[in-house]
Amino acid sequence: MKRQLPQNSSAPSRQQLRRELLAARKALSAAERKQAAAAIQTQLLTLAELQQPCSIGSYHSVRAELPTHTLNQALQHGGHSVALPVLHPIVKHHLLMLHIDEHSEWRHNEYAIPEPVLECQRVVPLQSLHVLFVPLVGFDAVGNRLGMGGGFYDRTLAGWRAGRYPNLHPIGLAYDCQFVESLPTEAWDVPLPRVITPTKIWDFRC
Ligand SMILES: Nc1nc2c(c(=O)[nH]1)N(C=O)[C@@H](CNc1ccc(C(=O)N[C@@H](CCC(=O)O)C(=O)O)cc1)CN2
Ligand SMILES: Nc1ncnc2c1ncn2[C@@H]1O[C@H](COP(=O)(O)OP(=O)(O)OP(=O)(O)O)[C@@H](O)[C@H]1O
Repeated sequence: MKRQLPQNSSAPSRQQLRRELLAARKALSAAERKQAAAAIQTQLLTLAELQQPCSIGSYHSVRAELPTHTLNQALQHGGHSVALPVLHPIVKHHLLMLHIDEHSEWRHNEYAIPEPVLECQRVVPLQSLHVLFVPLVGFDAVGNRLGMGGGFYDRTLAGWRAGRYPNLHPIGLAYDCQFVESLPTEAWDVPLPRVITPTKIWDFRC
């Protein structure tokens, strides 16, 4: 039987890239992470979409991810409504976005990520969100994204790509060291329209 070789067998696999990029972000010091988060927050607050109170889907950063705690608090204090992802209890590998405030109760999900306890009345449909901050492990020169490998955000962004959430603006948040020139892609990958790093707003729409 004829064996199918990958098209470019010398190119690193997604798994290999994921490992390298996770190691790169893990190598950053606590001070560098804090500085990166502050620089991103400054850039975010200049975006046209955030000049009036809106509904923002963020994430609760863990481990070496770009920290979002200060950002999420600043957004809430600035009058924005913030929602965070909760793993869907029935539809595997899907996310629900839950509105959070000072009354929110918390639990750890199966990946040890704190998430608000699921209360149906706090679910924010993606149709009602204006901005979605997307965590990522890597991104490339045309906006392709590499995540943690669960396909959670790919599934979330599939509806956006299909035009079901016309008011939603996805924005990847990343350290500069998460950029690679080109990522191998799969059919389900949805390129991001924008990625913000400490030094640059990458706009892939034009
Ligand atoms: N902060 C945050 N929340 C998020 C995500 C994320 O990337 N970051 N997700 C984005 O999809 C969803 C959770 N998805 C995840 C998918 C896989 C793993 C995972 O495989 N973790 C490995 C450890 C990987 C490592 O750090 O080396 C594990 O549990 O063994 C974690 C989260 C929803 N919430
Ligand atoms: N829209 C989709 N519908 C069905 N399956 C999907 C979809 N998107 C991704 N998947 C599945 O999810 C799995 C993980 O995908 P991938 O490795 O691209 O995740 P990722 O982008 O790194 O993770 P995440 O989106 O959670 O950040 C793949 O095996 C793929 O089959």
